[in-house]
Amino acid sequence: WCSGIGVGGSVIAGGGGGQFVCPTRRSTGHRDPFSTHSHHRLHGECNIRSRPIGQHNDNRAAWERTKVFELGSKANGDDDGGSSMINDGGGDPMTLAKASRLLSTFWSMAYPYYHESRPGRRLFYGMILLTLVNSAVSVMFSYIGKDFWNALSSKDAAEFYVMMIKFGGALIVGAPVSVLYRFQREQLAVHWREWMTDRTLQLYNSNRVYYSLERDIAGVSSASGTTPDYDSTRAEVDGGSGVARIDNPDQRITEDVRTFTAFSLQLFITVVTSVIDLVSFSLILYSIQPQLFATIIVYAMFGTFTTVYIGRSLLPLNFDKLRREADLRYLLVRIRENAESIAFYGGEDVEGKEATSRLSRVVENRRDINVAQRNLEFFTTCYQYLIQVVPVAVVAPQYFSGAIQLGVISQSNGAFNHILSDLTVIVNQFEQLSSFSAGIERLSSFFLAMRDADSSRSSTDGLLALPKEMLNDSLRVDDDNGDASVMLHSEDSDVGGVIQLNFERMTGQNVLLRINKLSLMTPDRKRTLIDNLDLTVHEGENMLIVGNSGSGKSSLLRAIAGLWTSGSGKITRVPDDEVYFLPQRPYCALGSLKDQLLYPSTESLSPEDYPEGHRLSRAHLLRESITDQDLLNVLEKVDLKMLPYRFGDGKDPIKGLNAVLDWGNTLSLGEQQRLAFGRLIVNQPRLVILDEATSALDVVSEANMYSLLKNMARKELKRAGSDDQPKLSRPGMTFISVGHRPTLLAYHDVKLRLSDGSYSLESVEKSVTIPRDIKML
Ligand SMILES: Nc1ncnc2c1ncn2[C@@H]1O[C@H](COP(=O)(O)OP(=O)(O)OP(=O)(O)O)[C@@H](O)[C@H]1O
Repeated sequence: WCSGIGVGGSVIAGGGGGQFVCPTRRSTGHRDPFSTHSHHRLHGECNIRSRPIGQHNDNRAAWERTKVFELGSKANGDDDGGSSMINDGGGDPMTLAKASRLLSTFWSMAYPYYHESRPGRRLFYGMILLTLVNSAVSVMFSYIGKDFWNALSSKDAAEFYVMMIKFGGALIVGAPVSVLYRFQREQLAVHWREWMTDRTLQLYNSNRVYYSLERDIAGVSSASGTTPDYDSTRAEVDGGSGVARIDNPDQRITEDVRTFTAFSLQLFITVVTSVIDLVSFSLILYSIQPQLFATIIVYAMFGTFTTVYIGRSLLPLNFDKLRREADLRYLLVRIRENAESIAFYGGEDVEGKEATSRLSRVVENRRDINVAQRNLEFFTTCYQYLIQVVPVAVVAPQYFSGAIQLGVISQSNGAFNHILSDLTVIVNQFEQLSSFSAGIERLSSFFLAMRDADSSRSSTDGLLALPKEMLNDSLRVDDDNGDASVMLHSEDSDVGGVIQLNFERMTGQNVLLRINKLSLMTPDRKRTLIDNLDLTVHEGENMLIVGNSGSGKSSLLRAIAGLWTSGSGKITRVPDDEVYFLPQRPYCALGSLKDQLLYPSTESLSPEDYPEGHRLSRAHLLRESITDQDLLNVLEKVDLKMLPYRFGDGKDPIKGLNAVLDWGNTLSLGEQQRLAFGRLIVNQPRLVILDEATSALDVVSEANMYSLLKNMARKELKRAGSDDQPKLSRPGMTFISVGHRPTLLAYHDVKLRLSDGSYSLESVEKSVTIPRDIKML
């Protein structure tokens, strides 16, 4: 307590020598550069090892200002999953040019929040105010402490008790300020994280950026076992697709964003409080002990340079750390996702071997970090202990000669520590700063790659700027005539080898899809799959695409969907809300059986469901008119009538409809494919594109599903917010299928055959009919 009183606000923040409960540390558990194990994270308790006798509590205050909440300690040595601001980005030495590039990158990622979010600005201003008040409280305690010690050393009992009362009063004011200041800071950190994560998710989901990035991950990971990073200056770009390779986007969206916001805030506070402290305590120190200035400057410079020198090997090690951990985690996720296949193959030994080898890469890195840390700590620990005696030693002769009192020593010691901690932020936070710069690069490379992968954004757009169509809601919105034409890629991009995809309602033309001079290449541009294809699909004219395996059938569908863009030519089709793709692998979303049928529409979708500032990227249709009974009828049509009974209580099918299960691992492949046909009935598109969507069905079920498509009366869906009456229904949906089975021919009118880049288009003879005697084997 006695040492605490001498240093102002720190008595509130920490307590002396571990004797007090440490309110601020209980919830966070941070690295304490002043404890004897400064590089270890202290979890959930005020776990301060015994300090050198007389260690001034101002160190605690300094630590409070420079500590890294929830993350700083993760820069080194922690194993609990943590900060990804440690990863890659290269271990190049920090040059002035690099520092200014980092600063501008940091700004372009941090500024949009404060610019766009009003609550964010309010929280920020509140925090600044509380930071200033908190610093004032700190100075106030410094003066009270001085008088307290003076009263004690001069044995002035009356003055001593007056100071006790003053201290009590200051505590009543200072404690709430200190608590509220930290509370405000955490509130801002949470809000910023929420905003930035939501923005990142929007950018990730817009224009299927997640697909472009994922495709590249797959290629790279399988080839090398590791995942090269993207850097704006040395991008590893996928052979011509123009999209950079990004490892572990999931981790960047969760951990990197969290760390970025929390660390930025912490750094900002450190700088602000350091400047305030520097000014206020410099004045104090100058007024009482000017000669301590010289000592401070020499001491701080010595500490900074030595730490940078000894710790330089930590940078590249930290860059590697998280990637290695992510590689290990990624393998384990893959094993979980493919558990059944691996179990059938009996591949656990191979997977286990790979996991062990990835683990050993992690361990090797951690060992190197431990050694580098140990070397650094030899110095930092001595340095931190010395802080306790250096200022006292400088002024001790004056004290012994009687020129100054004990209170002056206490106050000058406090001021010395304040100023020193301000000047040596880099000493206390060396690893965190280096990690943070790596983290900025890691996050910005992700934003850059997302921007590159998004065809509607240009290279001059801000890193966090939403695509224009999200801002003005122009995409996929009808004009007055019910027609909309949106070009996904600009005209001139055609010259650079990009397929031009246009959306048109084409209501008057009886056309659903038109392909002109399409040449389609694989994303790596190494192979031309289709050359110079011209075709038109009219309403009611069903087309079957056939060809040898690998001839490019699915790839053509990908191009029609807009997923693959390498090549040239033009595809014009009805907009997304009139087309439904059934992929080869059925996808079961998280949620209830009902959600599976409604996918990708949701029961209710409102902007209130999203964080402030979120913009909906697509005009989702609300299926308000569909009742639970309608959905049960749909299940009956696709021969899944029993499903809601099986997964409910056995009596009430509605309960089964709302059952939430891991449907992908529960339903058989054939059941999932029939469920996908159920989605078609619910969504009622004009054009259906099926990629071997009946491959797991027997021929009878296949016949049932196709008959369903042919006979299904199409109702024009009522658009959300529109009072128009539904338009006239038209019999049947038009479908384009890819498949190998001869039985499929009977349901189609035209056959497109692909082979070695060329194609042929022919009508299916009328004589081809569905065999009457289809039986199951
Ligand atoms: N990301 C990719 N990068 C490079 N080549 C690819 C990529 N994806 C697929 N390919 C290649 O493109 C070719 C066409 O693939 P596609 O899936 O269109 O074949 P398909 O005709 O549908 O075959 P199947 O009948 O076996 O399903 C294949 O040779 C495949 O290896």
